[in-house]
Amino acid sequence: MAASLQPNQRKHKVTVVGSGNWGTAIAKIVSENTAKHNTIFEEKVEMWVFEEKIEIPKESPHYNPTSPLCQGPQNLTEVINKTNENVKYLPGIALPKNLHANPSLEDAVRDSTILVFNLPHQFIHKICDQIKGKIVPYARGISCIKGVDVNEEGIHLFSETIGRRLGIYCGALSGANIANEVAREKWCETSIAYDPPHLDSKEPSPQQSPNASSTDVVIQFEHKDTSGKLSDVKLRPVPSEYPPVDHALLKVLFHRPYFHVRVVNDVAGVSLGGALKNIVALAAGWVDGMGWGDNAKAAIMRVGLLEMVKFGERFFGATIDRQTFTDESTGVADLITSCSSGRNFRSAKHSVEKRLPIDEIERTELNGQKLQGTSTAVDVNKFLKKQGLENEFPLFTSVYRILTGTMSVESLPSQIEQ
Ligand SMILES: NC(=O)C1=CN([C@@H]2O[C@H](COP(=O)(O)OP(=O)(O)OC[C@H]3O[C@@H](n4cnc5c(N)ncnc54)[C@H](O)[C@@H]3O)[C@@H](O)[C@H]2O)C=CC1
Ligand SMILES: O=C(CO)COP(=O)(O)O
Repeated sequence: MAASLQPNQRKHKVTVVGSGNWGTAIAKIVSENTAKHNTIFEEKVEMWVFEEKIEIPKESPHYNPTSPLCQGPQNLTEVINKTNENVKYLPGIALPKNLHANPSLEDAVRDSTILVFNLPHQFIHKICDQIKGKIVPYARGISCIKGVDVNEEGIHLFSETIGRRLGIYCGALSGANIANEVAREKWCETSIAYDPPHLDSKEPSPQQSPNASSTDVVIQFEHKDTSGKLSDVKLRPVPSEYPPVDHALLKVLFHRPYFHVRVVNDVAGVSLGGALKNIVALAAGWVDGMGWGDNAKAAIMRVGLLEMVKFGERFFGATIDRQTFTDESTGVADLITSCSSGRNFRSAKHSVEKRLPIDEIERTELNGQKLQGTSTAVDVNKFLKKQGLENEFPLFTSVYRILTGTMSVESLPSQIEQ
């Protein structure tokens, strides 16, 4: 165990905010590790669940017509806590007993020093509003969300949005990680990016205000939005009674024999790899649905990867490392797995095969799971349009146009050759 991971007086409490397909799979991983490393972490992990009523399906091994749990619709949290399974979003996977499903967001995050955000990106603003001021001020976050946050001011990573809204530092986790495979403990890799300002150094770093006290350090996020605006966030150091939250600690929290973690500093690269590949996966699904074969899909992936790197360098150039896209699990590896069997890929493929809008496929085939590629394509297009740069990203632009019905899948090859 690394020197920095000697047990300290206080243990970190971990909460996973979100309990969908990936949210539950990550909560399983984290709970396995808090149980194993219970001198560093509190064993019990809270998982916030967006409460809904569900009926245990008849084909589930938990179905028993005489059980009170099977007498009509039940709260999802109760079903998870009683069966140790998320029968709706991650069926067939036994969850650790130290994982507690909690319908109260405020209660789930209370006193947590490590917050793992893992929910569809469209819900994150509301979640942040709900927990602002209700978390410990020195908490640290990890965002597993794949998407980008576009508003009038410009474009942001969700780790930045979370950090700014909650006044905490937030890193990112992203990789070639189809949740159902990870949950079945099939080996894979992932990338975690974590690069907080050095709060413990005596000299303030260039981003820190020289007048800040050690318990009330003012940092500025390095990424400027397109209007050049930087945000001030009061960031508190993690008290010394806790083991420091650093690369080594994050590896202990997330690494499993079947889930291999590499921790890097490039938060923008890791986040954008996960967000932008979802746009490309839609195009790959359409092409596959047309029956055009693997060569065509490979062409989409090639052009898509180039646009992903170009987008990163153009708008996050100050911090991004282009090698992240090729050397880490985020980027090209995630692109390959997502264009092979991801939900965005499959739904786009089915929409062509069944001649149905992709929203309808999402509604009828995903049992409440959410596509991230469709809204990311719209968000990215909104941003590119504002910059007058749609033509420089022909694949991203084509995906948006196909989604909005102003372009056909048939014209994809000619459009991306331009
Ligand atoms: N599923 C996967 O294989 C992977 C997903 N991701 C990313 O992880 C993030 C989370 O995805 P999943 O866990 O798969 O989610 P999911 O696609 O399973 O989404 C459903 C979740 O949204 C919740 N929800 C529905 N309405 C809500 C509301 N109004 N407010 C808050 N929550 C609501 C549901 O309760 C459920 O937990 C996404 O950004 C996704 O791109 C990343 C890697 C793999
Ligand atoms: O991000 C993923 C795999 O790494 C999953 O992608 P989908 O959301 O398209 O299933």
